Amino acid sequence: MRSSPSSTIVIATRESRLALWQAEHVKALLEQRGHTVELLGMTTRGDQILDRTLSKVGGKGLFVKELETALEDGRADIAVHSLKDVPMELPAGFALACVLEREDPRDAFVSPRYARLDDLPLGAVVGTSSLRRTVLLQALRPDLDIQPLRGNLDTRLRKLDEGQFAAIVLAAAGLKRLGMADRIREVFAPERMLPAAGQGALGIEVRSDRADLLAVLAALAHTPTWLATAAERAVSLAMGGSCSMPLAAHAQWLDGELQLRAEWGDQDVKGAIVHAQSNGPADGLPAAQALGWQVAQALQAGGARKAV
Ligand SMILES: NCc1[nH]cc(CCC(=O)O)c1CC(=O)O
Repeated sequence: MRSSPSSTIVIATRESRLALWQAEHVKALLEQRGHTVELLGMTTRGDQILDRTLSKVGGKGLFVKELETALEDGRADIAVHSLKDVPMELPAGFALACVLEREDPRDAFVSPRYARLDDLPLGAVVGTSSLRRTVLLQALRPDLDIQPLRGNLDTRLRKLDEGQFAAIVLAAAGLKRLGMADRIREVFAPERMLPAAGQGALGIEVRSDRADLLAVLAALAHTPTWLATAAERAVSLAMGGSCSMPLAAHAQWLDGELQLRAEWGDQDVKGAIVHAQSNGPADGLPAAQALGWQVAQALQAGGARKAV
C-alpha cells in the first residue's frame, strides 16, 4: 500500500475522453508541484450500461464505485471526478479532498441545423437523458419531443450527426475541455436553464485516512468554486440527494456574496417548476452548506417534494 507522499501518485480515472482529459489536467497540476503521477484507467458500470437512463439503473454512484474500490485496495491514490457525478454523501472512509476551479457551468445547445433553441420547428426531437434538462426544456418549449440520449460526449455527438435528433443539450464544460467549443450554437444563461449542482467543476476523492494526500491536494483547491458547489450540493442533499429528481442548483459570487438559485421540476405536471433563491456571505463550508439548506427549505415551502 502506498503512503509516502514522495512516492508516485496514481490517479484512478474512467476512460472516456473527457475523464482522461480531466485526469491529465490534475496530473499536470501535480507535476508542476514536483510530484510523479501515473494514470490508472478503469471502466465503470455507468460506462457500460448505455440503454437505460441513469436514474433507472442506480444513479450517479455508478460512475464512482469502481474508482473507490481501487482507492480502497491501494491500486490508486486519488480519483478525479466531474463533481456533478459525485454522490452528495460519500461512503464511509472516503473524502472529497478538494474542488478545482470551475469551467463554464452552463448548458449548451448543439445542432447541425439550428442556431438557437427558439429556431427549432414545432415538435422537433431533442436529445437528453437528464431529468433536469428535460423538465427545463419542456418549460421553455412545451412542443418539443424530448428523447433519451446516453453515452459519452463523442457518442452523443455522433448520434446527433447521424440525424437521430434535431438538437441535443450538453454541458458546455465538456465540449470546451475537449476542444469542441465550436459545436456550441447557443449557451443557456443560468436564468433560462439553471445548471446542475457541481456542473463544470472537478472534485478529487481520496481515502479519508490519507492525510498525506489531503495536504498535497489542498494546494489545488479553488475556494470560490468549492464554496459555491458546496452550497449547490447542500440543496441536492437536503432534497434527498438523488438524481432521480429534476433538480437544478447554481451559485455565483456577486459583490462578495454567494447568490444561490435552485429549481425543482414536478414530473407529474409538465412545465411546473418551483424556484427559490437566497444570498449569503458563505465565508466557509458550513455557511455555504447552510445557505443550500435554506434554499432547499424555500423550495419545499414552494411545493417541491423531497425524494423518498
Ligand atoms: N453526466 C455526465 C457528465 N458529467 C459531467 C459532464 C460534463 C462536464 C461537467 O459538468 O464538468 C457530463 C456530460 C454532460 O452533462 O453533458
